Amino acid sequence: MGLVTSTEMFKKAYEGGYAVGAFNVNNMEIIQGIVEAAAEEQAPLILQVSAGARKYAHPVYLRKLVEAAIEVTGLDICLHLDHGDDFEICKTCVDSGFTSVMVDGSKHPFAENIALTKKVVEYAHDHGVVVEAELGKLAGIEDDVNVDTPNATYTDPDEAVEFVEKTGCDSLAITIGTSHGAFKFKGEPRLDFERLYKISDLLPGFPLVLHGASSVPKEFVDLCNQYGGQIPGAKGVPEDMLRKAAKSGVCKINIDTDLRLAMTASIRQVFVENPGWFDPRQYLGPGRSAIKAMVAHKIKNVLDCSHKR
Ligand SMILES: O=C(CO)COP(=O)(O)O
Ligand SMILES: O=C[C@H](O)COP(=O)(O)O
Ligand SMILES: [Zn+2]
Ligand SMILES: [Zn+2]
Repeated sequence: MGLVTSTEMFKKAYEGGYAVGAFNVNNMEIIQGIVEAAAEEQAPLILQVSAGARKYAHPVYLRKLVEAAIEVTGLDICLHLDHGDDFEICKTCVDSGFTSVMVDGSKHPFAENIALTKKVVEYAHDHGVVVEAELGKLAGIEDDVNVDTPNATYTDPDEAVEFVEKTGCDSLAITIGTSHGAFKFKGEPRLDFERLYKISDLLPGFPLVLHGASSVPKEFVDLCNQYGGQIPGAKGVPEDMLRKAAKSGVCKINIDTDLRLAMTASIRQVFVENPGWFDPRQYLGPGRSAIKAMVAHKIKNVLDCSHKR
């Protein structure tokens, strides 16, 4: 048990046609909810820390909490930097014990993305740390994305091959129609599976990553709205599309929004139903349980990685 890289996890996932969940963590209750589910399901696990999470909780708290989670559950956990913007943030995370970093150079021109990623790969590999890179721009969230012409921002299969060869990255986040947050599609959900198949055919055995892969389940959106929330029109990636992607080289599926929805829905409900309560444990406890149930559902029904650790 301990902090591990994702290398073995991805190898087994690729061969088994399933995916490993990468869940964003921001505080103790979120970490506890996720690891309790992963321990019960004996699932492989990636916990990821964004720049926003580092700012909110301080990276040392988050790393120590993940170490505590390993000690308590006996799990192997990959501790991953989510969307590292530049070399410095990646280096800081490598130096402080992360086992995986993402260098997100997707906002840069192709050659600059290659140069930045290669530099991070060289440093990380020297320190036994693996690197996820990104090619293509996720609609709606990344800089300079024109959502009206999505194809211009989707990952080009031939460029993906050149990028992987030139950078030596260990996994690649691709763009096929997913996006971050709770409002992913205006009309019917659609992913460019032909593009995914082309990329995975050209990169056999190579782990691909899907960002923006929350499903935004209607029941949790409705629950939020029922208890005073206002998130009309929220829509995510249907679960069957994620299961299909996991069979075609997608080994890591990123989930943050669905944890936020589950935790917020349960806390809203507690507040409305118990106006006299003011002990944070009375609402953070149910929030943690909601995270646990959501992660268990993902492991069993979406990622298909139960008992795969
Ligand atoms: O990709 C993500 C984190 O990097 C999270 O995506 P969601 O917003 O769909 O949960
Ligand atoms: O990449 C997006 C993740 O959901 C992290 O979000 P955040 O930057 O608000 O922590
Ligand atoms: Zn990106
Ligand atoms: Zn992301």
